[in-house]
Amino acid sequence: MQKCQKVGLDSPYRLLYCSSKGDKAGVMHELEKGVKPNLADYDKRTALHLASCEGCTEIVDLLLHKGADVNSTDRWGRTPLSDARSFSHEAICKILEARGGIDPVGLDSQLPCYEIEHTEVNMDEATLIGEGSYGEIYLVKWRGTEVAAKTIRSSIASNPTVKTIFLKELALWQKLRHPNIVQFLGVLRHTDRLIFLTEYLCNGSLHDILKRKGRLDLQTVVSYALDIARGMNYLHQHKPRPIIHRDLTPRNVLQDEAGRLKVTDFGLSKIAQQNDVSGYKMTGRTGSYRYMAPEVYRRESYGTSIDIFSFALIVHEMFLGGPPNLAEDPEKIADKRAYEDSRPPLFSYLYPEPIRTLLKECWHQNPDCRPTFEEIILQLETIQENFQNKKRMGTCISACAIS
Ligand SMILES: Nc1ncnc2c1ncn2[C@@H]1O[C@H](COP(=O)(O)OP(=O)(O)OP(=O)(O)O)[C@@H](O)[C@H]1O
Repeated sequence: MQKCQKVGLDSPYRLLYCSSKGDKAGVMHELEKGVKPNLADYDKRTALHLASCEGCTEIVDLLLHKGADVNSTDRWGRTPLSDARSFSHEAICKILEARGGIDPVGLDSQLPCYEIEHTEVNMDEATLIGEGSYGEIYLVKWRGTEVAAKTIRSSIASNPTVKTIFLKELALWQKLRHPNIVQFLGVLRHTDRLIFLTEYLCNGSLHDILKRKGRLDLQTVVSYALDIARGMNYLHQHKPRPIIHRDLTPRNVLQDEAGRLKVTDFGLSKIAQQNDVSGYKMTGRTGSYRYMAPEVYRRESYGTSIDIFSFALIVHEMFLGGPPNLAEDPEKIADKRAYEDSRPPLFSYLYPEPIRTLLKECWHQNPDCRPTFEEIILQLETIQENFQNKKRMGTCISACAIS
């Protein structure tokens, strides 16, 4: 709670006072005067902490919009989300979570990441297999097994706040186990770099597959879509709270030796948001614009259904063999989707009727009208069954014709 009751008109701490009292005009006035949104008192409590614990939703929105750090920690290690949860301000919790807010002392507190001695992996013998926005990916040997080592750029890992959030995300990832989720193995210890290991998927990403093969047939698309939907359904049904991927793209879907698809890198885009707030610029974000839900582009609050929107675009792309409007600027595409309700074409010769209906539901402008992954799985299973029945019938008819 705010301690200084009498705050002079000229004191910069007036921002804290106004925030705790829900005085929006006062907060605006202070920010316009040039008071920094992350100003903190001697307990390292910021305006966002105070507004969150007092339930001042509008002030929380305003401060975040003006660049307040969603995960600033006070002297006791509490974030604004810790405060909002303590006082059961549900609406504020949702806003903070949507902006990547974490609660290190409450629901999000968990076991630290499983650590692997850096001497167990010889990075000098690593083979480069890819590069993403966070750093490079190498194929390495760990305990006799080929695994993927993800290195995080030092420009990201050297920021202590970002590093803490990264390790939190990894600690959450290590608890997940599902056949359609890439398995996290551990983080390397005693190295000045941030490197973590995951299982290695030898066929690369869905993006690579589409580049190699082009258009996929209905049976393959439905089987791949089911793999992705099952992995995503597991994340969305995570307890106590769903895990939102936030960056579901063909690059974040990998294929194993048996041909099964697995989802990777969920939640890590929170770090990209964190970086935006603290002034870092991530590369590669443009790639994600192609799959971005309208509400994310418009910077509105959002939920699990943003992943359903991205999923629909991935399924669309599998039938087409690559993204539509490849030459168009991805940000422009996202803009048109958000403000003009534009969607990719659904040619009847490429997209069977039940798929067209499913895609239209999944990329609906209104997030509440989109189905859940559980519902999508049921629809895809029906499509798969009908397709297999038709195929069986076809085989039977041609066998009868021959005999
Ligand atoms: N576990 C893995 N096994 C095999 N290949 C991988 C693995 N992880 C990543 N890759 C390869 O490395 C590439 C880059 O991966 P990474 O996840 O860093 O970046 P990205 O998904 O392309 O972009 P972003 O970081 O913006 O999500 C992938 O497209 C894939 O080809």
